[in-house]
Amino acid sequence: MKDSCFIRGKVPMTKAPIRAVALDLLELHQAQRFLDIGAGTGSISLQAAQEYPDLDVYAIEHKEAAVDLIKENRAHFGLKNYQVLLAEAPMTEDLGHFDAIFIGGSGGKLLEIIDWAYALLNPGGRLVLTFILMENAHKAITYLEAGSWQDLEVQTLQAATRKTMGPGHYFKPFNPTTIISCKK
Ligand SMILES: C[S@@+](CC[C@H](N)C(=O)[O-])C[C@H]1O[C@@H](n2cnc3c(N)ncnc32)[C@H](O)[C@@H]1O
Repeated sequence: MKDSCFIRGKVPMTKAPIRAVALDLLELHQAQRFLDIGAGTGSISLQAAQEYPDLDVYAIEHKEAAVDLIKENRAHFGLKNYQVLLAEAPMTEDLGHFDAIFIGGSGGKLLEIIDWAYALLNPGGRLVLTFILMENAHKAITYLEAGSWQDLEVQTLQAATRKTMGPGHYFKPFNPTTIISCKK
């Protein structure tokens, strides 16, 4: 899905090429319930809800303005399989179990949220995380490697999009993003 399909606010959004890889790694074709933690604009989970109408999608975001934007987009796309919670992760409420979880933001609670994701995932469930900051990516990799996670894979994606400059064109790069995936 193009970034321009979404109603955009001031919240930073995971760009289309990164979303495509992250959604692929989540293996949602075999999932029934998906959770997007630190959902931001909701672009990852909104796209998932559109592409998989039978998937039950949940998004958690602690900023009210971002949740409002997600709700606007949910209405814009007419999604019936999408719930958004204004909450701080990790949460104490029982959300049930999930087959796939994406962590797009953790606000200093990365390790607690990874532990929470492990508790929430069904056996074999997929976890995908994306990072701009190398330090946070390294912290996650070290922690996941030391844990009981399987099939850990790490990749860096650098995409660029063509823009015009005067009579010519150039490629404007997105931030290089580290994408981590593993399964319970
Ligand atoms: C980089 S943005 C996520 C971008 C998102 N994937 C998208 O495509 O729009 C990170 C988001 O995580 C949220 N966040 C950070 N820590 C959080 C926490 N502990 N609980 C809930 N939301 C959190 C931030 O408010 C921010 O909106």
